[in-house]
Amino acid sequence: MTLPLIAIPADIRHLDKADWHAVQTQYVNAVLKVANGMPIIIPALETGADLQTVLDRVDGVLISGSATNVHPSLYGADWTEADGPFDPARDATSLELIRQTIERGIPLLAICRGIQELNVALGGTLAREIQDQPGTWDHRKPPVESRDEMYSIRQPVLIEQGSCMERYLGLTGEVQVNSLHRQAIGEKAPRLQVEAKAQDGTIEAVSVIGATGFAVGVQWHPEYWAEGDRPSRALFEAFGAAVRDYAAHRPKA
Ligand SMILES: N[C@@H](CCC(=O)NCCCC(=O)O)C(=O)O
Repeated sequence: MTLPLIAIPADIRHLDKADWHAVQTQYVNAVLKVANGMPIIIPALETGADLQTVLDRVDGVLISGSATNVHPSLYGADWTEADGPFDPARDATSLELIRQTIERGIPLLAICRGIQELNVALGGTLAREIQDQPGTWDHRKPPVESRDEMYSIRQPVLIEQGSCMERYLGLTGEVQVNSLHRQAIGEKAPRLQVEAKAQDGTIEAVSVIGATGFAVGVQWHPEYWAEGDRPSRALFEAFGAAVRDYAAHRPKA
């Protein structure tokens, strides 16, 4: 039995004096071990990406989190270097990939930077340095060395009643999640439906209105504990089920 293919666009990372197209291991493992798909890393290209070629072949798309921020010019905002770090190659690849993935009805799961890209790709804006806004919690990653502590599950999020997230997570009401972000959805894109919020009003999960398949974004990081934490696992399992369904019924190329 062959595994369905799940595309993950890369970040550009500078390591050992060279630029690398990189994806964190947790995303690869969550796709492979919980969604039961074969991850395919898509290079981050500022120009020349043939996304049709990719989307003709894959059965799902996962947009990962990243320490970099979507460039504010992409949502019409003024900016300074303090709004960075930026990754223009990742922006160019994933924003267009998101639009084409939704258009084709290919299952899409967008995580952290991913939900922010999903909002911008569909015409929304981002709020920056949200911890400085009165009444907003500090959602940033804790200043600790250990990755497990950084990604610890420590913040409540309220799932909207009757939302598809309720179905995917298999629970109602409150879910505890991790949190590692300075930005969040500002003006919501008209095509996005709020699926979950934090008590400070931060949008924590969305779905795409009118999408023909699974198309959701979450501001937290289900990939990190996908094998052990029940709601994290449930979300990746629901994504995997949607991917297998797409693979079984995919339009002939
Ligand atoms: N940069 C954006 C998106 C946040 C995000 O995706 N965080 C992942 C953190 C990865 C890491 O640093 O290990 C924001 O800050 O809102």
